[in-house]
Amino acid sequence: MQTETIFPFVQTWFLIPLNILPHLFLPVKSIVPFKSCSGAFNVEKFPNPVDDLDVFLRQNHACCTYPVQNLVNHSRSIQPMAVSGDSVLVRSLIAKNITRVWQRNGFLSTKNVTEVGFYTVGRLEKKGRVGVRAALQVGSEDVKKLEGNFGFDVVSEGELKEKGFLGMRKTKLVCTIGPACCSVEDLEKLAAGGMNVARLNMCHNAREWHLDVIKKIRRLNEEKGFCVSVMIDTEGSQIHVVDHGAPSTVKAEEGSVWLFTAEQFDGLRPFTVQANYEGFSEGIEVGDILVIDGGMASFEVIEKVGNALCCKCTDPGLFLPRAKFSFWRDGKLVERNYRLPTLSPKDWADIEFGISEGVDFISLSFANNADSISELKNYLSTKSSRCIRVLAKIESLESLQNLEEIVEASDGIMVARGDLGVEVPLEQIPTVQEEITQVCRELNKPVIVASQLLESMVEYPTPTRAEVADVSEAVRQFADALMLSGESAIGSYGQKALAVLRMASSRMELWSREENKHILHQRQLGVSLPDRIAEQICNCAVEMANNLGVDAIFVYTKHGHMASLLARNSPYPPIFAFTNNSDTQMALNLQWGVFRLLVDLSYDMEDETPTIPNPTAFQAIQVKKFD
Ligand SMILES: Nc1ncnc2c1ncn2[C@@H]1O[C@H](COP(=O)(O)OP(=O)(O)O)[C@@H](O)[C@H]1O
Ligand SMILES: C=C(OP(=O)(O)O)C(=O)O
Repeated sequence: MQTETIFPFVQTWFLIPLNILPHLFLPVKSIVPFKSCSGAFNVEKFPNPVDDLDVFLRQNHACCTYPVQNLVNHSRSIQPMAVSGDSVLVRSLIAKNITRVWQRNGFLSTKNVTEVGFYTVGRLEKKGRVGVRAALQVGSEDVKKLEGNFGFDVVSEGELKEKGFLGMRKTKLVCTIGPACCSVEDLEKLAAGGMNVARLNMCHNAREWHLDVIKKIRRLNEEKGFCVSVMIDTEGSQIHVVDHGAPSTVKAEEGSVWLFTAEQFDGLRPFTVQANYEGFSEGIEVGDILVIDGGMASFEVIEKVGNALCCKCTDPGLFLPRAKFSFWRDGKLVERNYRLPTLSPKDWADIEFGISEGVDFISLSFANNADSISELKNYLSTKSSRCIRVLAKIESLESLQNLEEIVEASDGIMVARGDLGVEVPLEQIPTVQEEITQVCRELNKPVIVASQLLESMVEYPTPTRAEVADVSEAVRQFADALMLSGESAIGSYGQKALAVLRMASSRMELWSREENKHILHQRQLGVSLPDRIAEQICNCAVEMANNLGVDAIFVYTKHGHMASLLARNSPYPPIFAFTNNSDTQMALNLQWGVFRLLVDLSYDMEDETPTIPNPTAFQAIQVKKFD
């Protein structure tokens, strides 16, 4: 048993049918001292408890809504869900036996509450019923005492204090870590600047280097109160330039003739480009157009010499290290199945590394179908006791064709616009991004919009206006997260770039809220009744929270599912997700609008009364752990 320190003033029980747990949320109305709602509500006296409870709540400045599920036997058993109005801080109630709830807890009354803080919940279970109890934290002084207990990270806490509930940024931020930001000092600045997830691209640098970064991040989390998750990104199997005949970036001039070959040789050969895969020219014909990196430069194939291609530059431009190829015929991509495995032996070794270092996410490059994701997820479930989330990178035409199955199989998606732009005409990228984001929203998976968001900031201290517009559009589409690549990894202005993302996303979130969008009509995902109920509860909760202008939604979640069902409705207030699972805590770092807090949980139904040695001070409540 573990005792947690929490609050005195409010404590209530919510008794709910077992089958709808862990589906519970608590919407909160803010601040101010709340009125005492004394008086008992006796079910026996009311012919229709559901309606009468509603009246009761309204009379007491609370209001009530009902999830759609079976209101079995109205005379004794009701399942309403209530949220407070002006003067009652919170009312969330789903009761199996209303008399008992009332007798035991009554309505809450309190005198000295002047500031809102958090509820914490302990889930209690006995004899087929499950209860949740909540206690209110008050006063900014008490926030300090929360830190250790709840794992509420310093950045979210600072944001809450500075901007209040509604000012908290919902869009999560991912930074690619590279040589420009790998010192402890730089990582700390990024963490303090709002980095939620640190991405390590295993294409670059040695494993020891990555390990060093992971250790630094873990230390910052432990010692400085951050909560930054770690993601490794696999290299994947992709056809690209190994060497382009010059020491670094090289310019291809119009009319110059180049040989593209898979032949391996030492040293540099001018005008000779070495590809990493010998089948790179299979199916390619004279007259086809070879495009470098989605348009950096173009060549026409003028001759085939065995596997090699002799090409004339038709559109001059730059060759960067590891540039990618695509071939086009009559304005269309020449689709080829290279039959390269999604995960190369190096990728598997990197995954082993990720498992042993306890990373939170693995993003899978060139995840072209659901099988590769399932394979990795199965592997992880046998190899790791932790729940490492697998993200699929959508970066090829094939992955777009299999989008829904990939989204369904994965724990999240990255719109990898860099590589996507190699196979998809650039003018289609905006609509493709919107489509992917929408599918993710519908299927309830977090989505990261990545690459070139603030590309000019690799070199310059301010972004272009167009870049800010691009970032804002991703936020408007309710992308869960935005990602910096070279801007943080190799740029001189990584922290500034992060600040631009932070400000642009906060601004656009506010604008979207003012725009007062209607709740999206979410696709129903659940098949079983409890799953469908859970979805409906979340949809209703968000609608209710928005309509009532509450400050926060509290959700009680073990695996993050309920939090994500709320998040996909993009509520105006932030979602505070209480979980007892540290993997869930770290995974929620990619979930739009969710702020996670770690709590202990209890099954003990009788353990309902907190010890309140001094009701005016910060108090304690006992919360027992789950088994
Ligand atoms: N760990 C690293 N070590 C060295 N350079 C890195 C590292 N990670 C990223 N970079 C640099 O930052 C750039 C952007 O990184 P990334 O987002 O991984 O995109 P990509 O590899 O597709 O270019 C890379 O081109 C590379 O130059
Ligand atoms: C994020 C991407 O992947 P990578 O950085 O691995 O090329 C991308 O292609 O946009």
